[in-house]
Amino acid sequence: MRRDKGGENDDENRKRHWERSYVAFLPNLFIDMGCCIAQCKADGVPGHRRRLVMALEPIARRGLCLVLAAAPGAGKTSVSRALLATEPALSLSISATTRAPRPAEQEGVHYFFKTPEQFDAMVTQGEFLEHAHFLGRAYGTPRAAVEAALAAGHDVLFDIEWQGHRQMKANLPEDVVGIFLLPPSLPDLEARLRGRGQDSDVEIARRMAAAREEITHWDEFDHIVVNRDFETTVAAVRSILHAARSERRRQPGMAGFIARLLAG
Ligand SMILES: Nc1ncnc2c1ncn2[C@@H]1O[C@H](COP(=O)(O)OP(=O)(O)OP(=O)(O)O)[C@@H](O)[C@H]1O
Ligand SMILES: Nc1nc2c(ncn2[C@@H]2O[C@H](COP(=O)(O)O)[C@@H](O)[C@H]2O)c(=O)[nH]1
Repeated sequence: MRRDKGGENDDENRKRHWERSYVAFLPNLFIDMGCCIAQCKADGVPGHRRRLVMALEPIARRGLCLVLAAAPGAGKTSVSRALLATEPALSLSISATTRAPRPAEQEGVHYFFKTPEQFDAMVTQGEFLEHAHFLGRAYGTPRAAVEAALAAGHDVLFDIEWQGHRQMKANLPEDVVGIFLLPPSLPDLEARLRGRGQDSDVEIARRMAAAREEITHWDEFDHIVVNRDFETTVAAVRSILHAARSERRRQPGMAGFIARLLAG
């Protein structure tokens, strides 16, 4: 079951979000650039060295939301972990859920575990960027950490299902890059769920049914990757991230860099 946010507020939310983000990082960018150049001049740094400092100056960019969705068991968690291990500028959004912790899952590391009452209170207080029900449990993305990361130019990775991706795209259309992972086949998917050894037969049957439903939403995503060979999949996801980072619209500091570049 899906619980949507008020649709008519989406435009206003988006506008406010962008305004807040830019207002937050633009002054810092100009202060940093100004201090750097002024310090070079004050120190009598020769022109060519000053230009080197300017070239090394990071170019301001806005962070992006890399959403990794898939049928349960297709490999979101494993691929996310592998990507995070090699991408220091990428952080994982920690969701809240009413699901019980699995063995070895830790509060605040894998999820924020909530009672249904606590979760509903967070919904009422507008604390979620998106939230949805999956197999009878509630899942949601806390808003504050994501907004702060994006404004600071950091990328955030989301391991969420299709309803969450759809809401994220509605709320942050400029920021979301959606990837859908597919298993090579349904028997492979079931074998992966069983091989993981974390779910009962009943839970596996429920996840296989949910998988069929999830897969019907494949065409809502920007990128589709079939997770056959694990390393190839991680490489494909990494390439998508790197390409998205270099998109012109995500680099608002590029105009300043070009101006400095052409100024010699
Ligand atoms: N390319 C692959 N080849 C073989 N096994 C894989 C591959 N990718 C992931 N797996 C394995 O499949 C199992 C399920 O993967 P994972 O837990 O990452 O899926 P998930 O999409 O996060 O599932 P869920 O949504 O149910 O939490 C794990 O045991 C994982 O090691
Ligand atoms: N819409 C959201 N979906 C989420 C979120 N966090 C996780 N999920 C998805 O739920 C299912 C089940 O997860 P599991 O940990 O119980 O296996 C899976 O598809 C996750 O991607 C969220 O914040 N929002």
